[in-house]
Amino acid sequence: MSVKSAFEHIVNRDHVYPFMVPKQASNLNVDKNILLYLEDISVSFDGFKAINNLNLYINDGELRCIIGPNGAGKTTMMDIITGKTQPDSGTAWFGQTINLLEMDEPAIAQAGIGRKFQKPTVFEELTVWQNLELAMADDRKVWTILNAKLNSEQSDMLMETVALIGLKENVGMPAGRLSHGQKQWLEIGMLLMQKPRLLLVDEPVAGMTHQEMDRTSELLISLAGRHSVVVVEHDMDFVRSLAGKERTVTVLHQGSVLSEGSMDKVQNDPKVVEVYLGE
Ligand SMILES: Nc1ncnc2c1ncn2[C@@H]1O[C@H](COP(=O)(O)OP(=O)(O)OP(=O)(O)O)[C@@H](O)[C@H]1O
Repeated sequence: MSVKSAFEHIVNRDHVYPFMVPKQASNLNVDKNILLYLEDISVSFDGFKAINNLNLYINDGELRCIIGPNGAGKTTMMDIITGKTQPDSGTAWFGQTINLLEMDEPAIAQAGIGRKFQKPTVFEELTVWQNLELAMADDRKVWTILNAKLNSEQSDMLMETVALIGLKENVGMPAGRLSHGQKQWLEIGMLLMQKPRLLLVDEPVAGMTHQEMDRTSELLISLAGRHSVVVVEHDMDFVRSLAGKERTVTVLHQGSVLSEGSMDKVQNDPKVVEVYLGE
């Protein structure tokens, strides 16, 4: 019953689940240490420029925070990176060899770009372990996956991930019984099972307790290095804790980069104060 309803849940998704995408080595090339290049990207909706000559570069292994007022174009930017929206002009490259604008959503996910939407979308009736098992699967045989035995490499990876996301004590618990924060971590864990090179994370701490926010900040920081992580977030305390003194924060406004640099730098940028932080 639980597997059946999970299956129904899966086939009604409005976005690509990593496990629906066959795993394949991509020809990613990051010799120049830049993982994502967005250059001169523009897109209009009914004549309104949601993204306006946007240039953004994400280094390999970097953790980048993106902030900006409502309507600044943050979601649209993520949609372009993941192939959900095609820009009117500009270029988007994943490393130096993968042209994202020539690929559809499944191909982009397969190339190593994982996206975490704001609302957790774990399979509530399946356990934490089963959710992670499903996410690891490399084809659509959902029924087979849940009945199959993992090899030792797979179960090591699963154990490692469960520890990383802080859910070791909850492996046998149906995901529906986890707290909101725990569900968010589980979903991050599910994305990690596909070993993405770039993780796009949309407002991960909305609705979390302070303690959960601190834990989420630790988790995302721990992912940097092995993965590049782009976090879109409105909560300034959280962004401060993620960015620290060293990391780069990008401020979007009216579809372009308004300011970029350390949190201290962007916070004290008069343009930013005027359009955003000063609100
Ligand atoms: N499919 C669409 N059709 C028409 N307008 C759109 C579409 N998608 C986005 N927009 C508009 O483009 C602008 C940028 O929206 P976007 O959702 O990217 O901003 P955002 O920075 O993510 O905002 P928020 O912080 O509120 O989520 C907004 O004015 C929005 O109304």
